[in-house]
Amino acid sequence: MKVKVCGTTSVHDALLSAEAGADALGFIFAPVSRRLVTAGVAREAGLSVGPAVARVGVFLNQGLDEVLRLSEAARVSAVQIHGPVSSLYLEQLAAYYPVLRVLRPADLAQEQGVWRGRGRVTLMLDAPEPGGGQPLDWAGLRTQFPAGAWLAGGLGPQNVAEAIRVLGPAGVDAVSRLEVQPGVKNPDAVRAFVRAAKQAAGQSYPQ
Ligand SMILES: O=C(O)c1ccccc1N[C@@H]1O[C@H](COP(=O)(O)O)[C@@H](O)[C@H]1O
Repeated sequence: MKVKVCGTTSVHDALLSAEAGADALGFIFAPVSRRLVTAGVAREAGLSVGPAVARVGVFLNQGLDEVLRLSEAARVSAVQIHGPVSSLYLEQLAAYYPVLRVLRPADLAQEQGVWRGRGRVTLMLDAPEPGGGQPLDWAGLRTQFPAGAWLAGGLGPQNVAEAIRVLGPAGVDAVSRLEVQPGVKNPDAVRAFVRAAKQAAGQSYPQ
């Protein structure tokens, strides 16, 4: 199971998350976000942690040209796509990068069948307001949670183990419960989040 720490806006926080044992760092390029980062800073932060840590560019309602331009400039290794997009858009993007396709539970029935079994697109379930810190109803999702999907939405050190126990996601992702303020990480929360997630999944983590 993979652990992603999202909303990285500095080299300092990239190193913090990597040293805590995160498998992936998220860089948010959606202009509406309070965690917006430039491609230049994301590139520098990504280089600072080395190739073993995935660097994920996060986008919301942005055109294909913009996503590809920023991803190339930031040298990300994968992209995360929020908001309504067409199948063609995702297919074209998946030719360049592994894609985390973010869906709300309400979209699941309609969209998940389209992407099941397509190797370069992985589903992630998130709350309707990305970055809002609102957990999903894990018990209610149990029967529909797609095998191999990731989980986000209000995860933090206190609840991630329970979410993993209930849904068994292939990856977990969090941002707002790991911050002292938007865009600035809380070191204790980051370390505790990675530790709790890895422990719940029976994996080792840095001491
Ligand atoms: O966090 C944001 O500002 C954001 C903006 C636009 C798209 C995605 C964003 N964040 C993503 O939100 C989820 C979970 O956030 P939280 O833990 O509930 O606060 C996560 O996937 C982030 O990548």
